[in-house]
Amino acid sequence: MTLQNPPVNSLSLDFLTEFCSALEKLEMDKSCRGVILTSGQPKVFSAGLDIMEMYGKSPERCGEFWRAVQEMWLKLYSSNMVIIAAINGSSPAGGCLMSMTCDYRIMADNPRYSIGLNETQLGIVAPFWFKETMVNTVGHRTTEIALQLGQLYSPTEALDIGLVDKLVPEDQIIATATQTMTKWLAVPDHARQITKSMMRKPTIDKLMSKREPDIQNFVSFITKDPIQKSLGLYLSMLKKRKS
Ligand SMILES: CCCCC/C=C\CCC/C=C/CC(=O)SCCNC(=O)CCNC(=O)[C@H](O)C(C)(C)COP(=O)(O)OP(=O)(O)OC[C@H]1O[C@@H](n2cnc3c(N)ncnc32)[C@H](O)[C@@H]1OP(=O)(O)O
Repeated sequence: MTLQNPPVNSLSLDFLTEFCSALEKLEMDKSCRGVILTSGQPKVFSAGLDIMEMYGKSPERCGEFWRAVQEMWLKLYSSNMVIIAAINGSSPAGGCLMSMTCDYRIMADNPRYSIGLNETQLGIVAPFWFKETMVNTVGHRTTEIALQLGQLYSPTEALDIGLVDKLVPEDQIIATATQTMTKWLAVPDHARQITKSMMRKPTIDKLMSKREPDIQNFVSFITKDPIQKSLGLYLSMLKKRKS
């Protein structure tokens, strides 16, 4: 699957809806046992959640958006398929979350790229299921530091902490992902799928049992004046940086 939402593959409501529907089709296709997730945009895997979906929007619209974010995470994290992230660009916040739901992460070895959960840098807070996905990936202590600082890691740093599994030159990323997929698909599906579910079920069940309160929590948090102000400042910083 190639992410195509120019310019930076930000995760808008429409894009998330389309992504989930495409993933569901693959999940139901018995001939499809694995997916390589990559970006069709230069330099960026995904810029994370579309900030415009969280800025100046009605509570109803924010709730609809958050349900779609939850759905994307649930579909990816609980997929029966082998999902390999071929991270061919920067992957902050929601982009990092998306990468962490995959079974294996291969990143382009380009020091200009970065990956991490940088929410606190925007004045917002990564919710419990973002946090738990990271704990399940890199451990508790590393997550505590990463989340409080809103740390973005270079590919080499990300490899050091286990946030990605392998670095390769960018032009070898799909070939490496394909070789890796062959190895993963050599394991009998049922045994691998049960094992994956055993590892991830507690985190998935926790969000499933708290979906509505999590949406309420997001809406009440994101629509608060100081949070809207922080997002507004961050957006103007992004635009200024460009000029
Ligand atoms: C107590 C419990 C509370 C619970 C609270 C619950 C929930 C709150 C948490 C919500 C979680 C949010 C997670 C997120 O994903 S937030 C999004 C974070 N994303 C970022 O910080 C990334 C920002 N972008 C960048 O750093 C860069 O754009 C880049 C990805 C590195 C790419 O750089 P470059 O190639 O140089 O591109 P530009 O910077 O010039 O961007 C082009 C264009 O795109 C706009 N843009 C970039 N990112 C986003 C985005 N995430 N959303 C919307 N728009 C984005 C950027 O402003 C440029 O626009 P213009 O061309 O119009 O200037």
